[in-house]
Amino acid sequence: MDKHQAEKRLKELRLLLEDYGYHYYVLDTPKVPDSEYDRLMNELLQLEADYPDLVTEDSPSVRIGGPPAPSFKKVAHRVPMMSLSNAFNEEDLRAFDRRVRQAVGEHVSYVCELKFDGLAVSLTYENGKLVRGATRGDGTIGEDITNNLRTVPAIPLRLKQPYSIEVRGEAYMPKASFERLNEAKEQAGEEKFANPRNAAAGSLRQLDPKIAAKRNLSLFAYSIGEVEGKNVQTHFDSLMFLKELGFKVNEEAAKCETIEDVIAYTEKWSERRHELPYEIDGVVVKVNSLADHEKLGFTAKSPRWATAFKFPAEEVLTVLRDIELN
Ligand SMILES: NC(=O)c1c(N)nc(OC2CCCC2)nc1O[C@@H]1CCC[C@@H]1O
Repeated sequence: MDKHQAEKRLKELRLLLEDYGYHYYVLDTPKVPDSEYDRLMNELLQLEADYPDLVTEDSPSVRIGGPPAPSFKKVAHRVPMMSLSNAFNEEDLRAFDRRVRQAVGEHVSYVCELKFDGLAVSLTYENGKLVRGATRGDGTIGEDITNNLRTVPAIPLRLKQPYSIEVRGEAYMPKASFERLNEAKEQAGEEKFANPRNAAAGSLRQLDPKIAAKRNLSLFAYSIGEVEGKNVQTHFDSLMFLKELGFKVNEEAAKCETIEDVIAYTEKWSERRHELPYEIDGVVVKVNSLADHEKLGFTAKSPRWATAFKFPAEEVLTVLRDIELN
């Protein structure tokens, strides 16, 4: 095959692998068998090896990871990545609702999202191309982990529409991947990870993208830091927009018209969290109207328009269950 034919075939392969990867890792609905995906990826890798100058930054081959970085550069977040105030019980949620209604009036509605227990990251796209990925760090300064995040299949290398946008999400390791990783660590006599959050953070905050690529990480997008040329009125519309762009957005995000609905949502998922293939440590409650976000503003650390309802830690529940049983 000559270079011109190779360039044409590489373009075809990139589009095929991008589409198959999107269906497999974002929609969880595989379009082709793994063997077909692997065959096409191997053909792409072979052609890129034969014609190195034809490799592009958004080529699916970056998913397998390039050479290790000597160190992580620091990154300043243009829009700070805030933390969340906590609510531990129904009374705390009602107090949050009262404060919100005092500031913005009685007609306020919420969005509830599962609180994924992973590593908060920021993804920057210019004209639809992923140009930078960073950890949250202290909310103002994070670490540039772009090459590690490029290996996460659920993170689009190219958006479905060419927006310049900064997106926040939680990188996480599914429970099954965590169990398999710790089994392999045990076999190798290596120290195991304590929980999937540490495993995800440990996988992304090490310097070798080839290691990150093997850790079966994923990401749920949950917020827009800033975007050019797009106006959305509500947080729920932001989530739908992120989904349109090709991000994995959690299906359990729900509009809650009243705090009663919010409390019901927290009770439902406190019971059912063990059914999920990923760990959550609570529910994030956000005022839906973005105009109300403006009115409510921020404290020094966190938005007044959101709070995190925390589930009691699992081990506490286990002890309580033991006491009840004995
Ligand atoms: N962990 C999560 O699932 C989650 C979420 N679903 N939604 C948000 O919304 C941001 C936007 C405004 C302030 C918090 N944050 C989340 O996690 C954050 C990352 C850093 C502190 C919180 O854990």
